[in-house]
Amino acid sequence: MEQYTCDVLRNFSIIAHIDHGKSTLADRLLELTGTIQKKQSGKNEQVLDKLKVERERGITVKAQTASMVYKFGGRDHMLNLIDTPGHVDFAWEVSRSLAACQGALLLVDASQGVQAQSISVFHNAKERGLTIIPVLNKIDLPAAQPERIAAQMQSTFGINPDDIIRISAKTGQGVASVLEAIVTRIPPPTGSTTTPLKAFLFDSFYDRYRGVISLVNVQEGILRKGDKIASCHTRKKYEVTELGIMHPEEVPADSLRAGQVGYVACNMKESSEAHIGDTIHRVGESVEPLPGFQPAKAMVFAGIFPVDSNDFPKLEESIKRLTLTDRSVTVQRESSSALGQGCRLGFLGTLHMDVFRQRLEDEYDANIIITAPTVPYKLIYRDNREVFISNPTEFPDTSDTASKVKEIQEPIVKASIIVPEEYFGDMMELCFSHRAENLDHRYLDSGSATSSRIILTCTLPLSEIVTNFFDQLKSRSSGFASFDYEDAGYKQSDLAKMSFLLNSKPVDALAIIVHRSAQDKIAREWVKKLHKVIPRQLFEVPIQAAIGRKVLARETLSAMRADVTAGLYGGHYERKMKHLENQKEGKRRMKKMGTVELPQEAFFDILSNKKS
Ligand SMILES: Nc1nc2c(ncn2[C@@H]2O[C@H](COP(=O)(O)OP(=O)(O)OP(=O)(O)O)[C@@H](O)[C@H]2O)c(=O)[nH]1
Repeated sequence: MEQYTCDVLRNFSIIAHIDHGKSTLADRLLELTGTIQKKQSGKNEQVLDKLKVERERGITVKAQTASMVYKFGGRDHMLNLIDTPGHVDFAWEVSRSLAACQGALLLVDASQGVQAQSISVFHNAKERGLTIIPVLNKIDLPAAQPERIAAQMQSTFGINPDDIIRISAKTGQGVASVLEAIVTRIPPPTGSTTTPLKAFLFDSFYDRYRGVISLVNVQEGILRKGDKIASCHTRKKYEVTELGIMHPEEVPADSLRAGQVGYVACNMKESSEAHIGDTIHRVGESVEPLPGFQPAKAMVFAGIFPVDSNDFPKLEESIKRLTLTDRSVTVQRESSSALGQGCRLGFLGTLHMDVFRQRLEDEYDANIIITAPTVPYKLIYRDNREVFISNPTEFPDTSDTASKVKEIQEPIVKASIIVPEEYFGDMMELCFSHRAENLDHRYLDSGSATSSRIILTCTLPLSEIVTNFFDQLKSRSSGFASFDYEDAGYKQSDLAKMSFLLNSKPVDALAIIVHRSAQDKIAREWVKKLHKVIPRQLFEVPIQAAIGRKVLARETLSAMRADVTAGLYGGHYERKMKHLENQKEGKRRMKKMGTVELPQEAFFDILSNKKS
């Protein structure tokens, strides 16, 4: 590692809109530098997408890092690639990876052009003062329009079209120039090996045997095996048991020097100890911490319950294990009279939630019911106390003045949507139906012969986009619209808790928070859905939706006949017994909601329906 002094190091990321080819380009770079073998099968198996769900869904979830050696100008250079995830839920991971880089490859699909996230990642990198290398990918596609998209990049980002490298990450065409540009255009890191150690922790992962492995960028000094180190944030002390580079698997080394990027194992037990943005220093040396980051903020919450309530201990253990590898999930125990014991989990967004659920099911074989997602609402009380509520069951009845709630606020996001002109009307409608405000738009590439694209910006309540906004956006634009959003704080809102009652008893797991303007519609829709899903009982059951004491909608479930053996007259004793036995078995799986009995599966149906 000693030969790799700052002047031959380059730390960079690939930033792009989802699916524009980051992982494919990363694979080509690793192949071209001989870091990994070229695949014989010709299959595009992305090396950096390690998780099974990532492969299945074709999206990168967790940032991965790899070092490669590239000979240029007669000298070996070490290029450290920090792969970034592509979905908007993981914007936080993108931003933390960028802090360890001096440059970024801005990858744009030559057939799709600049998309919503191309813009946000560009600004993110620009704000951090990174050198940006513009790259047009997929020029092999028949639908590629490199000239037009280059002009678009010029008008959107102020990039000189001559600086844009045109490649096909799939065929490898032009990729060699990318390697050269990394060395010639991106400045090397600065930092001295003689100053006290200062390492920036930008990511971590969990290893079953070695505990938490941190990924660091040594900014000053030298980090060696056996060093006693400490965290500026937690003040905890550790001893380095192993360190090295990601190549792309871990390759042990004796030291990591100023400018270098690598992994450190130091008997850290819990992921929560590896604080992203933390500064690591040597015990006994005091250093000024590097500017850190806000910890990830959970924005979408949902309850997770086992379908069979006896499975709760197993479920809790699986969740615990999974959060060891994904620290951005927050966990709290929750119990519901309808669903029993469970956990309330907080996620960065709905995709994050989906990925977590799928991992629970795939890797831990969990059979679960997940409640409708909720965002964290802010309640301001008359004594100016502020309380965040992310579970509808805890939401007070604000129509009751005794609740002492002065104001309710909800999280707002600033959204941008890029869409071909012909879908503009549909998009406006979609935004308005989701309570959009401050709508604005402009043309992205005016004056072109083919149809123009429009960038539409607005503010939207986060709660409106955590359900089916994204699916509707895609279907109403035939898949052409791209969407990105950023946090825009909190805003006062007219919200209320809607409860659903079966035979006059509220079912806690079904409560939701609604905006008053949509309350009647939602109430009617939901009692109808419940009416369809809930099995008939021995007596008539009213199904009601209510806010406070006011019932907004009602359906009635008619009674069914009581005696299952009624039809079996005659002497068939065995048949009779079998029916009674079946009924008993059915009852065992029933949940009693007041006087109403519900199979746990009904919740599964209702709640998976609720999202649609
Ligand atoms: N024709 C063509 N297809 C490409 C090229 N580069 C990538 N692709 C394809 O585009 C799709 C997306 O590529 P990925 O590399 O997974 O994209 P990504 O940006 O890493 O995606 P996320 O990690 O989900 O953000 C895959 O099906 C690739 O095979 C290219 O140069 N030409």
